[in-house]
Amino acid sequence: MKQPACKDIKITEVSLRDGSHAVAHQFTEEQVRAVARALDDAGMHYIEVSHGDGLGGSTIQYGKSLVDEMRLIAAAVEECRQAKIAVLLLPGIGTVHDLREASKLGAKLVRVATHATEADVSAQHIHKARELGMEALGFLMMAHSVSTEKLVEQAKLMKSYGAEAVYVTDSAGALLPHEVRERVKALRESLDVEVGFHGHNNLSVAVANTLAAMEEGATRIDGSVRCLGAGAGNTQTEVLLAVMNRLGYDVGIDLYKMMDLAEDVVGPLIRGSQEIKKGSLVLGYAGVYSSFLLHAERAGRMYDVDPRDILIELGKMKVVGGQEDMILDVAADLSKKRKVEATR
Ligand SMILES: C[C@H](O)CC(=O)C(=O)O
Ligand SMILES: [Mn+2]
Repeated sequence: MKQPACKDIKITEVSLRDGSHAVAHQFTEEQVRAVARALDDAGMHYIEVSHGDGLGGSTIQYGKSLVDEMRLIAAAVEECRQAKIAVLLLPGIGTVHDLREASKLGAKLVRVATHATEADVSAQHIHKARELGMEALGFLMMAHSVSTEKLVEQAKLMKSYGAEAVYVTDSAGALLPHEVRERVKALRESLDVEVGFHGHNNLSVAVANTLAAMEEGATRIDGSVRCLGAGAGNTQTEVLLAVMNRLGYDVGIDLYKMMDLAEDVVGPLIRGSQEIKKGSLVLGYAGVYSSFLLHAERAGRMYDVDPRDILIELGKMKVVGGQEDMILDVAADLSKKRKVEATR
């Protein structure tokens, strides 16, 4: 296996951001403090804290946060002795004002996230982050939905705005290892910035995908403890670290402490379960944005429609993040169609 030098691999723990989707954005300050403190103590490199849809995501459209994310960011910063706090920002949801606030509170890194074809909207926020002295990384979401050539073109745009790394973001958990490999390899060959990988486990291949990404030279790697993330969650951080140790990667994170915090600190926060069930499986199968799952389940209950039918339809429509309002439209249409068919 080709291995990047261990010191080059940086892990970003996303359970306090992607996991926000899984708890309908209801993290308390105490929960964030406890998770951040334990991750910091285990030696985690970066801890991402934001609303699930990034800074400014607390809205009716995306789901209101229980606690203002700036308070959560400040609390996480206070708890960390060595880990750096990261934030996510989707231009159009988060603003330059939000970025400035997060930076003032001590956030050191921002991932500016756009749909895989919309990198041009990231310019202002990447520039601003660099001006504020933050690390600024690009995050190309729904990377399964575009060709590798398109992804390279969009990554080059982010790089030209000042992004220090660009992520292949498998938002739908739809990519298979050979597809991850192809994308990461192409980015590595065409860009002289770091490449990252953010996976979702909807098809149960997030760890395999992450290993494929690392083999191709990805050095910015995401995970969430106990898979606490949207859909079936992300690459399970503590499992990934165990596998990496077996392969001889040592990134300086204490595996036993990660296992302990997974059971004792993150475990109690999990509502339901993060195992792959029919809803999350369909996300990966149909290529739908993982954070749509809870919205589709809610719409399914409202309109008495199987959430899988809603997700399959959304997949066919190639709906992207930010189009959450379409979920209700699709559910209403499916319900109407069914009633018409019943009267025939
Ligand atoms: C806003 C999304 O939840 C970002 C993300 O984690 C993904 O696309 O995956
Ligand atoms: Mn995600």
